[in-house]
This record gives sequence, structure tokens and C-alpha cells, in this order.
Amino acid sequence: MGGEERSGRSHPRWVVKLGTGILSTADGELDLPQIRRLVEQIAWLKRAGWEIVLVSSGAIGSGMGLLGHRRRPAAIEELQACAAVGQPQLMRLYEELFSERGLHVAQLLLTYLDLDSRTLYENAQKTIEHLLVRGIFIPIINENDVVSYEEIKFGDNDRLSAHVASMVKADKLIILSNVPGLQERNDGSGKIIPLVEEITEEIEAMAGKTRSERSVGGMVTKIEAARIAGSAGIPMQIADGRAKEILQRIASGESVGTLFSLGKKR
Ligand SMILES: Nc1ncnc2c1ncn2[C@@H]1O[C@H](COP(=O)(O)OP(=O)(O)O)[C@@H](O)[C@H]1O
Ligand SMILES: N[C@@H](CCC(=O)OP(=O)(O)O)C(=O)O
Repeated sequence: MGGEERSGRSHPRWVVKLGTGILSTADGELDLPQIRRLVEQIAWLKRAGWEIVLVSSGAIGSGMGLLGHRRRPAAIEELQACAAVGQPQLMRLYEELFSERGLHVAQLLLTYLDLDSRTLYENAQKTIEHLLVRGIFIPIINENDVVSYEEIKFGDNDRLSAHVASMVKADKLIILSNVPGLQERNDGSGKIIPLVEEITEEIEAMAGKTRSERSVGGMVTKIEAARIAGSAGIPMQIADGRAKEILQRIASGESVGTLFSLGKKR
């Protein structure tokens, strides 16, 4: 089984990060059939005994559509308004789809300050543990974009998901994106690199920014996430979130996308 647990728990625990690109259509609407497919796969993993924590982007992208922005607004207040409008839309959809499968969502909106304070960090950690023990809840985490500002901002969910993976002592972090993995060239083209065991200058040079109007960070922040997860001994895999049954394939141990396995073991 690809989800072999290294933490002494009886079931594997994965943090799965869903990027804006795989949750929305080219027009910026939430992509209902695609989100349904992802929810089905997560429900399948839950039935097979996995513990899943989601980190979901898509609030700003969803809000942009509703507020009539075709391009990402520059003004922070406008971005925050998009997040305020988009986040409940996203959660409503997740709840609707998960509840059809006997599961329910639990929302956690975090800022950098929450992870920087020991008390707040431990509170978030305990809340997630409490939810996972019940079995039927899917914690869904996003940055609290409505109150975040430059100094207290993660700014991207790639790094946030790596911090979350470390917080919940996940067995693996999976980043599902609209690219199939780390590719050879920094414009997101070329062959996929299947395994990264060390982040060398050559690997860093492959990583470029996003080309999307709604996403943040591109491959640069995914490499940073791999480093954060790696320093907690957690492997990270980047894979194509639109590929058929991608989570089941990863669970069965199939080699897909790019696996970052960076040394330090827990
Ligand atoms: N070496 C690379 N391999 C794959 N994608 C890359 C690479 N360098 C830059 N990219 C870009 O990263 C982007 C994917 O990240 P991003 O748009 O932030 O997705 P997400 O919303 O899933 O986080 C794509 O636009 C792609 O062109
Ligand atoms: N917190 C933001 C997402 C930020 C982000 O990292 O986006 P992405 O690059 O699509 O994962 C939102 O919900 O729109």
C-alpha cells in the first residue's frame, strides 16, 4: 500500500492540497464535475481507512467570478472581498458533495500568526485531532485571506499545506495541481522529474512562477513546501489533480508525478 504509515498510527494520514487551477474552470467558475470527482476519491480513501486533511485554495478565484473580476485584482481590500465571498461558496459545495457520501466538512481558516503562537498552534492541532477521531469529518483548511495582510500572510497554500502536514504529523503531503509534477523547464514544460531526493540548484532553477490569474506561487512555492515538509520528515508528492483516480493510484503505490523524498526520517 502506497499510504504506508510511518508514525505508529494504524491508518495512513495524508494532507491533500487542492490548488485553484483544479477546482475551477477556465472561466473562473467552481468546476462542479471536477470537485465531485475529487470528493469521490477522498470518500474512497476514507472508506479504505485513510485520515485526510484537506488544504483547499479556490476562495479568491471563486469570489473573483462572483464579483466580476476577470483578472486578479491588485488592491488587497478587493482580494479580501473576493475571499469573503468565495470561501462560503466553496465550503457550501464541499459540504453538499461530502454529505452525499456520509461525510461532513469542518472549516479552519488560519493565518501565519496562528502557527507562530504556541497556544494557537496547539489549539488548531487539537481541533484537527478531535475531528479526525470522529471519522466522518474532513477538516478543510485555507488561509484566512479576509484578515491576512503582508506581514502575517503565508500568501500561498503550498507552504501552508506543508506546515499543516508537519502540525498533524502526516505520513504524506500530496499537492494536486493543474500540472502533472515538477517538469524540466520553468515554463512548466518538458519531462516530469519522478523523484527528488535533494533540492539542488538545478532543481530550483526548474521551478518557475504560476501562469494563472487566480493561482499563487507556481512551482517556486511547491519546492519551498517540499523543503518544509522534508525537514519534518514528510514526503511530498505533486500530481495532476485532473488525472483519473489520481488519489487511488497514489494510494496503490503507483509512481505518478513527482515525489520529494528528502532524507530526514521521523
Ligand atoms: N518546472 C515546472 N514544472 C511544472 N510547472 C511549473 C514549473 N515551473 C513553473 N510552473 C508553473 O506552475 C504553475 C502551477 O502552479 P500554480 O498555478 O500555482 O497551481 P496551483 O493553483 O495548483 O497551486 C503552472 O502555471 C506552471 O506553468
Ligand atoms: N487562499 C487562496 C489561495 C492561495 C493559493 O495558494 O492558491 P493556489 O496557488 O491556487 O494554491 C484562496 O483560497 O483563493
